[in-house]
Amino acid sequence: MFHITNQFLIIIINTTKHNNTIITTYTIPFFCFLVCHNPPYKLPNPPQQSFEKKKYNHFKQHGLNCLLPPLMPPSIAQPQQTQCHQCLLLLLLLRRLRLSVDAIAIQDPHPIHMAAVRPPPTPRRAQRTRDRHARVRTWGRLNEASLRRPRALGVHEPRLLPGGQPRHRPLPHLRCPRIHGRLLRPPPRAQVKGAEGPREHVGLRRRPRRPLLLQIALEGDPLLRLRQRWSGRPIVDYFASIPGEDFTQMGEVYQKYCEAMHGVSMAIMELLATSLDVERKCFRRFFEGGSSIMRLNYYPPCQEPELTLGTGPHCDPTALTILYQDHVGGLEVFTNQKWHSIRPRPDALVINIGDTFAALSNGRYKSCLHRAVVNRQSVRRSLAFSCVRKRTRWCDRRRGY
Ligand SMILES: O=C(O)CCC(=O)C(=O)O
Ligand SMILES: [Fe+2]
Repeated sequence: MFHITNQFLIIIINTTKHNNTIITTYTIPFFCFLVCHNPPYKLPNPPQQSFEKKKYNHFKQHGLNCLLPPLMPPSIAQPQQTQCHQCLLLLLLLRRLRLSVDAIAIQDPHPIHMAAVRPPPTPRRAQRTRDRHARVRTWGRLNEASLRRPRALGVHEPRLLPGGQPRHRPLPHLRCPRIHGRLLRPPPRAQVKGAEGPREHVGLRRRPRRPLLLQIALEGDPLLRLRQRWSGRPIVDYFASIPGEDFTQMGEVYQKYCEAMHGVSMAIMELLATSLDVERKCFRRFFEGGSSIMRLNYYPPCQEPELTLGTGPHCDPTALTILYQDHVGGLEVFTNQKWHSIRPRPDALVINIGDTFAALSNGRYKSCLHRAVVNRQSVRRSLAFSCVRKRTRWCDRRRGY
């Protein structure tokens, strides 16, 4: 019988670095999603190439074989890392969070079973969590209603009192793109007829297929705000200070990549503004001081791809995503009631409009429903860089994101 267990371990670490002269504090939340997948699922054959082989043996020995190998854009040379970044990263992250790991059961072939145990929350923290959940629930309902009405550019959203009660006061921009993300997706049952696609979407709700991927996301403001406040290369500093000096080179690559993608996304914002007949720099200004998210996706091969999805059908909640996929292929987009594969091209980036931009453009641009599928033979990797709106102090303080 097909049986799956699925556990998420979400790790957020906060770190500060003190410069010699300026004492600054910076926090990059670092999310690590481990999705365990438990059908009989085999490791690929040991690779022939020696560097890969070494890593393979290391992973096998440590049982952490699905963790992320270094993922580099092809145009940038891959640093010669011989140690296992992933084991190290994971353990560092866990230690940093003071999470005690309940169990890491290692099997061959894996999966990893891992349960992270937090100390019981203090009454104050528990209350805060309850408040947050209440707010999010209320938000969901309110947004659902408000999305039915057409809105002008510059979206207004209701403000909530701490207990989750709405205070009907419009705010100048989006507060909660994730919730928008959920609501702006096509209603799952409306499209069930025929194509595989809608069934997939419904399927996601009933969960016949579980996602299989390891994703590490770097989220923060790597480019602008910090450039002024820190050494100017926050991602490098981050890698060097948290996983350690050995990871500086890896950080350099991600730093360069993020900077390049930030430039591309701002240029696209200008084009989008022009196409919408609004002032050319208006979206650039809106997003320029904001955050970016960089996701490194790693999809292991799976012996039963028909039972698994790499990333389930979703619309990105962010404004714009610039995706670079390797040669393997697996990205699919849902249009005309069908899933269409997006053929990978080494010289092309895939640009997705996300829910935030769909809302900002008052629906003139639609966010795109997409997913990533896995295959039997090859590992697949992709890099997704997303633009997120500026965060206000209000958001940071009250909502924690
Ligand atoms: O890996 C892919 O091709 C898609 C990834 C994706 O959709 C995402 O990270 O949001
Ligand atoms: Fe996506």
